[in-house]
Amino acid sequence: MESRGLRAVAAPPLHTFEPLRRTALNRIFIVVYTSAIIALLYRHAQTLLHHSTTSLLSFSLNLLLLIADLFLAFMWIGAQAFRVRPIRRKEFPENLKKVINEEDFPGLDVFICTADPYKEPPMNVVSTALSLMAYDYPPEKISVYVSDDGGSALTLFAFTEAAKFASYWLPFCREQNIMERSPKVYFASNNNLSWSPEFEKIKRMYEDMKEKVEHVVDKGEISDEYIIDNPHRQVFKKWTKGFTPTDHPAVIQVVLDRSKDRDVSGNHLPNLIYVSRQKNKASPHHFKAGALNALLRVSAVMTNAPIVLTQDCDMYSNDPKTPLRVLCYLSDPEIQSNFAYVQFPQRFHGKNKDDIYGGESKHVFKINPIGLDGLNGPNYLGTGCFFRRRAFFGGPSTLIPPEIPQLHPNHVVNNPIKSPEILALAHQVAGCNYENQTKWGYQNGFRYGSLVEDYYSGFRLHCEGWKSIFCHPERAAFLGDNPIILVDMLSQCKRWCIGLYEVLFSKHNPLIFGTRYMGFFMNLAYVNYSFWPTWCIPITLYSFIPQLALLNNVSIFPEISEPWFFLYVFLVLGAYGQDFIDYVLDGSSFKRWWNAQRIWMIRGQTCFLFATVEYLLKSLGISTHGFTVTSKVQDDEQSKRYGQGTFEFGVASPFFVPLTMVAIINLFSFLYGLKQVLVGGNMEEGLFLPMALSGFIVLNCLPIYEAIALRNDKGKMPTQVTVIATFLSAALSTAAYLIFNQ
Ligand SMILES: O=c1ccn([C@@H]2O[C@H](COP(=O)(O)OP(=O)(O)O[C@H]3O[C@H](CO)[C@@H](O)[C@H](O)[C@H]3O)[C@@H](O)[C@H]2O)c(=O)[nH]1
Ligand SMILES: [Mn+2]
Repeated sequence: MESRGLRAVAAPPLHTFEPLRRTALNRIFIVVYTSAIIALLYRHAQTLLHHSTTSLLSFSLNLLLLIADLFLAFMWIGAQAFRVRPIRRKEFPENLKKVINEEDFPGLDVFICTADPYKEPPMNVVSTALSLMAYDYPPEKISVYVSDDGGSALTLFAFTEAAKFASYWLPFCREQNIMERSPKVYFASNNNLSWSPEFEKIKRMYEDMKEKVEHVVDKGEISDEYIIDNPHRQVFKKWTKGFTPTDHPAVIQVVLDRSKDRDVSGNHLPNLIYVSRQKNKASPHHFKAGALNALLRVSAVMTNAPIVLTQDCDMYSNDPKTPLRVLCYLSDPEIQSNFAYVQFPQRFHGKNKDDIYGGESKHVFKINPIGLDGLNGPNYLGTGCFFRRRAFFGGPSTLIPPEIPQLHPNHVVNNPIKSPEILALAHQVAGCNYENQTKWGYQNGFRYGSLVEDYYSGFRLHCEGWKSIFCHPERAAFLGDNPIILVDMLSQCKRWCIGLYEVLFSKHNPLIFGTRYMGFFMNLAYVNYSFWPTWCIPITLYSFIPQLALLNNVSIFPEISEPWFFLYVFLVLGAYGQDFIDYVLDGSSFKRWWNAQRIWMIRGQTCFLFATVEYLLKSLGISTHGFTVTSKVQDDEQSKRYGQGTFEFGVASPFFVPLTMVAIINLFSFLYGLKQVLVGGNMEEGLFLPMALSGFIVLNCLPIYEAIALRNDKGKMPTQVTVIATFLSAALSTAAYLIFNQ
């Protein structure tokens, strides 16, 4: 027993869980609200039957509303999967040492992905890597692998510098017991007021490294003055003339070797390995999933640690004890047999006070995973996730072995990582034809076929019978960037939507394939996500149809005096109220909730809609999709406006056209309704609901009116967009007028 690191005597608990108290209320509400949905559908059926005999126009209008409501109902029901069994877990890392000896801690291979030195500045990637190398975990058990899909010598240069800095930084962090072990964050924060000569010295070293690396990145090449000696020069010899980001041989460089390299206080340094897999234009590289699979193989050949952490290059460690929390789960024998991963939430730094773009995405990153934790576990979120390597090779009871024994999860590496055999094999498995005729991406490793490789891979693992765990300590384990420019946020969201459609319309879709392998609610959650972009259907219909009807004095909602009126009120307040309570219970302010619901509406009118159209075009063979990396660089003026909570438009993006049209049409319909109320027309009773709707949308659109009419900075709405949107709104209203008055 001792030799396996576990002691037989009654061990103290490492983790527990309890159901959330609100579960019973959630379930009751599900029943009540579902009854209300059924009542609504009954009303729709009644109206449709009635109008089918009167006029084609009102029949079509009611049909459109029925379609919108069917989608709303479907999405609402799907979201209940997250509410039936939410649980809260707790782990006790302080008990760990009583259960397992430090020398028996498993090895940890950390994967960091980067793809573009200009959108993801190497200094930031380096800071992330340093924060992870400095984990409070035996350094001789850590290997950090950096995947560079940008194939950039600049990034490798930054890492050769970081390796030198690491031998000072790691002991400094441990001695001073620093929590923020990303040097970028540590030196930028105001917490390090405790001045000392040591602090000054290390800060200067950091500044020097930063200046050097940034200078090299600005120049775009590594000039001779920065090359210290011949071995250093050798490192960059692979960057020959024909070397481009999309066409180059594999580059694998062991920057730090834990068996030899020591820090200034004499401790081991972790392994640090730079990997840029081979690329050529003829072989598909499957974006991030492809990069992660290359890392899975290269790391198997070199270290083959049983635990693998996947990390985006902007997500630095904010808590050095995170791996100990993970061990609380992964050293539990019961969990070892059927759990694939421990997922941490994605959390972000640098959000403005009210989070105007709803970047914290509370549902996706926190509330929903807590809900799934009581079922089979959270979906994989792409970063901040500790996997058991075994999970990439078939289900818990059916191992699908890799094509060569050196990649087997149980294989023991005996040779040093710099030995020629190891390096040769590592280069071979990072080759772009290596995966041909193998199961990589289809049965082994991260799965191909979707731009949301995280959602899709997690889904397939759950289908194979794996379970997962959500771990969300109070102090964020990781913090990262997310877009502070509206158009970047919308493009990122569009990419996710296309990825989700790729899954929805694939052979392995949750709707049909998933139901065979998972419990009803677990699968329902995956179904709900895959339909995420279809929110654009009800949102767009509700943004235009009732408003155009109002402008033409046509009543499509129940009047205040009808009992059905209350059904509408209940359905709206129920859904919004539930969402609001979720936010408040999680400690958010009203404004943050308001902004989150606004972004949901904006997404429905922009990226969800464009993704749907683009996906259709692709299905017809008219366009193709790529993974556009989100930029993590910010311009000062834009950052300033973001800090003030001002919306950033600025560029004439097609996204802004429907958005501006919604703003215009809702404003006009609201004003028209107001006039009717004042004049006292004949449809006053029926005015309440459509006016409440357009009034609500107008409130949501306030930043848009401001950007059109009141602002003069570079982030205002481009005139071109306003002109096009005005023209299209006029055209739409005229068309509606002709249809309503034929
Ligand atoms: O061809 C590629 C493209 C991207 N990346 C890396 O993938 C990560 C995520 O890319 P980013 O542009 O930051 O995308 P986001 O939309 O912000 O990422 C979210 O969505 C992705 C797709 O669902 C997930 O993989 C991420 O973990 C999740 O944070 C970054 O580290 C990139 O360097 C690659 O390695 N190769
Ligand atoms: Mn990102």
